Amino acid sequence: MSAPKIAMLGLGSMNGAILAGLLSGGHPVEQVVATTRSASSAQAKAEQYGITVLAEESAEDANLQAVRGADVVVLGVKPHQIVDVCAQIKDALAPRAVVTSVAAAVTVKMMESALNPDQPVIRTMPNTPLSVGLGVVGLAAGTSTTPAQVQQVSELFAASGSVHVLPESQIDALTGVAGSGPAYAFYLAEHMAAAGVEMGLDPELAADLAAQTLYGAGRMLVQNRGSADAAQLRRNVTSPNGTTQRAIETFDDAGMAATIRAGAQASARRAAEITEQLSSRG
Ligand SMILES: NC(=O)C1=CN([C@@H]2O[C@H](COP(=O)(O)OP(=O)(O)OC[C@H]3O[C@@H](n4cnc5c(N)ncnc54)[C@H](O)[C@@H]3O)[C@@H](O)[C@H]2O)C=CC1
Ligand SMILES: O=C(O)[C@@H]1CCC=N1
Repeated sequence: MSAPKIAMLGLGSMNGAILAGLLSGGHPVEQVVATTRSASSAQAKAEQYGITVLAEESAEDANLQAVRGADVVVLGVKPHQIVDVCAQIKDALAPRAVVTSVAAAVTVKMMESALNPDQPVIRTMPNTPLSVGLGVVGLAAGTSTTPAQVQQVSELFAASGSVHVLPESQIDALTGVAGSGPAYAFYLAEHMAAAGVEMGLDPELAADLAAQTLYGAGRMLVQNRGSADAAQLRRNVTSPNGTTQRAIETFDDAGMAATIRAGAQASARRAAEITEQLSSRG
């Protein structure tokens, strides 16, 4: 069977990461068309990815042109724009086209209400490590979406990460852990490197040490799933009364464990808050 035709509306951080993963997984460039707001960005992205990119700035109907004949439409614009884009494209969509949103907080119901009846919809929450084949995607199906369509979209993502089909009620929690999660790891890297610089290391070296340490630790976490969990791997590094114990005690004394949980939960709560705000906008 030939690769599905994909239209990516909005090609910023998230859809760019998804596209990089798709193309590395062998999706043919002729089977992808994308849109951006500005003409300069469309040109830069077309050169970067080798796909057709249309700009709204150059052609008002760029999104309509992109979705005509598409099997899967991936909406990668900001949450407050999703419903307007759905309303804009609804009559240009093939009835089979699966409208897949990557936006935080925008519900299946909001999208279905803005599209024609029975248009298949999927709400996802991906993360940017999809760009390097190590992403996570949570996926919740709409009311008219068939299992075959869920499978089709899952397969597109599966080439670049792990896919989890979930009830929509769990998507915000997945956002708090995995959608926003790469930023927590990058934050840790920033401050590990800064500590190294404060202790006299060259900034480039400190950044390399932090990056490679997190990369190695991440691979260990994944490769040891089923035999050793994160807590066990941490204990394996922590010699009694040694250096790591002193660091972990410092984190514990500062309430870092509770702070990390509170941060992830705040991300999920913010998603619910944006849903409320978008709903009251009507
Ligand atoms: N950045 C991330 O790590 C994640 C982002 N998301 C979701 O992805 C969505 C996009 O976020 P980012 O990629 O971070 O934003 P971004 O600002 O990097 O990208 C947005 C893109 O949309 C384009 N755009 C704006 N209006 C448009 C229109 N009317 N038609 C076509 N293109 C248009 C812009 O030119 C830009 O390419 C958001 O809804 C966000 O919730 C979800 C998970 C993770
Ligand atoms: O910060 C945000 O709202 C988006 C959704 C998850 C990651 N980035």
